[in-house]
Amino acid sequence: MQSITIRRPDDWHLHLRDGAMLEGVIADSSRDFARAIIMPNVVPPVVTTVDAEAYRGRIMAALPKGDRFEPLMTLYLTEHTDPDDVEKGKTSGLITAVKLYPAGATTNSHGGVRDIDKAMPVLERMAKIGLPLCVHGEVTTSDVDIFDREAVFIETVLDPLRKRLPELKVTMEHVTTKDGIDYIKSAERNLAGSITTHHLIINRNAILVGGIRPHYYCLPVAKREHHRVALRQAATSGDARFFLGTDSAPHVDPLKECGCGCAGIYTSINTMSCLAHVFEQDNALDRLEAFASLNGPAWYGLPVNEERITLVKRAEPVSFPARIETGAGPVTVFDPMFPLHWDVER
Ligand SMILES: NC(=O)N[C@@H](CC(=O)O)C(=O)O
Ligand SMILES: [Zn+2]
Ligand SMILES: [Zn+2]
Repeated sequence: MQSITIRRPDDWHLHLRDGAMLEGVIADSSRDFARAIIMPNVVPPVVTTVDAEAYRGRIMAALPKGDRFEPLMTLYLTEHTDPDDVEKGKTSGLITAVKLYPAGATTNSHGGVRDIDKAMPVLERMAKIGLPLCVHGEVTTSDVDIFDREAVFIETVLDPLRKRLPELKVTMEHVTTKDGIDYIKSAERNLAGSITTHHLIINRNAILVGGIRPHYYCLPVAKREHHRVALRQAATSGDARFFLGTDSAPHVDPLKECGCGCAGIYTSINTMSCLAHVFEQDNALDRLEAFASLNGPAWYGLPVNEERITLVKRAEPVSFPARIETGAGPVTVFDPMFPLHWDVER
């Protein structure tokens, strides 16, 4: 039997939601992950340190007894965010990053940033105090094709911002294109990227071939195969600028299986099995730990986890539920479309 022991992984991009959904999904993260960067796009969004403190409290209250899991809180950047409040959050240790959602780019982003100039005082402060900016990197203008929105964002928003504020640490989250990978590789410092589980596995065919498959729809939308290959190469290369951010984003099934379905794929529960499969396929099992457990903490300036987990490859496929039941409703689990044999040993 094959097995691999790695430091306990972290998830550098996670949606836990709130209320009954939070209660229904949190155990799937705390089972395998020690820490996660918690996305602030709940309703209402986490805009101030007071909001973040309260949300953190709700997460800790929902955590299964005995699980050790540290939510790393973020603030949702608006055009009215107060630089002093952000600095206070960083100084007290509550805030790990600030999140930029271009207004309208994704789920609950309507309160995001329209005019980046209006956010410059906060961004300047963040550059000064060394607080990273996490970015949903897509433009939102209707004249830009949805498959080009990441590349256009890099050219028209991200690169100009980084030239204007070279000291700002930027995490380009859920990178989905070769353009994004190449851009990150071209930067000497202050730029890194998270990659999701599902973008390592699916390309846009998964969403559109044979019928519309809403459970493969997320944002940024999966791209062509050569982009997926570039993501795979980056993730499995060991390059310290790339690390895991699952972007596990639960929506109840009725909100995905409808005339205008929500974007988001739920992967918390089977991410480590999927990743072991992917890294084994690419002869890179020895670099899984870098991607899932080492590169993220190094980028965020946090210690690596001392605990270990062991993944074992079982002869029979490991079964995951097709959907989980939450108090908010059923949530379909990501189906990688191949049998999973790797299992986290409990
Ligand atoms: N990734 C997604 O498709 N959806 C995320 C938002 C996001 O990360 O952009 C969500 O909150 O549902
Ligand atoms: Zn996003
Ligand atoms: Zn997300």
